[in-house]
Amino acid sequence: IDLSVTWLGQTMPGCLYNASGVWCREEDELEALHASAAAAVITKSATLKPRDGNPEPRYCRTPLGSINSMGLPNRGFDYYLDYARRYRYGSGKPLFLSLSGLSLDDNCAMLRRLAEEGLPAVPEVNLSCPNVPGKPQLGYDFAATAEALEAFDAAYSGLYGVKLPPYFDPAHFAAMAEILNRHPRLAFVTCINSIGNGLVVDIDSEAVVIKPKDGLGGLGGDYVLPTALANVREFFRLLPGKDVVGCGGVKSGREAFMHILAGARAVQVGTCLYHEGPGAFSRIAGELAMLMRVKGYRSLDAFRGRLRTL
Ligand SMILES: CC(C)(C)CCc1c(C(=O)O)[nH]c(=O)[nH]c1=O
Repeated sequence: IDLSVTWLGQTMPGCLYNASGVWCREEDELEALHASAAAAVITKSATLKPRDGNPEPRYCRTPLGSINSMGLPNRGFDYYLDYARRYRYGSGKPLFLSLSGLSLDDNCAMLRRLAEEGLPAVPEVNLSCPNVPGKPQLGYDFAATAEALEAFDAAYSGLYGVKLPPYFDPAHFAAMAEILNRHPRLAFVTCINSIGNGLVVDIDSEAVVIKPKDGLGGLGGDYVLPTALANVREFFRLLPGKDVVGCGGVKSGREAFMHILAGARAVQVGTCLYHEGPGAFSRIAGELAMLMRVKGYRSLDAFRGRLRTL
């Protein structure tokens, strides 16, 4: 059973890695991911300067997944760039740097700095990054997204990707695809980020469960699987020549299989990794391999994007 994935001009040994934000803020976490069965590593979204993030509690696990309003706590771009300078690319496990600047200028400054270094690390720009206060997140502001991608192309001459928020309307899928397809070096999109601004209520305390934003936070886990699969499948269809990375609701080989069937080139694990730790990757990979064996598939190419309609 071959779980390897060839994309971005390289072959990684498997198809599973972490979702940005989970188990990846500190160097020891990143090293634990690299030492695990994860096939790649992505860093916590970086801002130009370090950030403490929001007051706690800012993450909460629920029976169906998670809610978070972390507020972009991270060590700052230089910390992750330094890690990228020392990373062992020879392992065959790609390193992705997630960027979530607080402004378009910050994102472009980080992209330019990364380009100057000439490192193999690949940027994944987080389009859920904050926009002008009072306006929706960048990924929900199509004009701002179009402008940003033009600036990213000017700032960075290599291949890059974007992390997309979930979309829920066919017109939005079409509008985003039309913009994304203007950018040949935009090599991949990662679908999806958490479903924004959910509210989890604790009926015993009759209170919200996280402190920031009066309890509003991004949802992950079982809550988001159908939306994640829809975004993967729609962008797989709408972005010919680009790769789609699946993210959302993966907790076993079953959901990983679904994402790949929907078109995912590779698959990220978030909420499940937060609670199980890096051992999740060998478990999920084993379950995926077993599923493929039972179904008679010897590689991911044998079923990627082959989701049947009725
Ligand atoms: C939500 C933002 C703080 C604007 C970006 C960082 C981020 C966070 C976070 O740091 O709160 N959580 C998520 O689930 N997704 C994200 O992209």
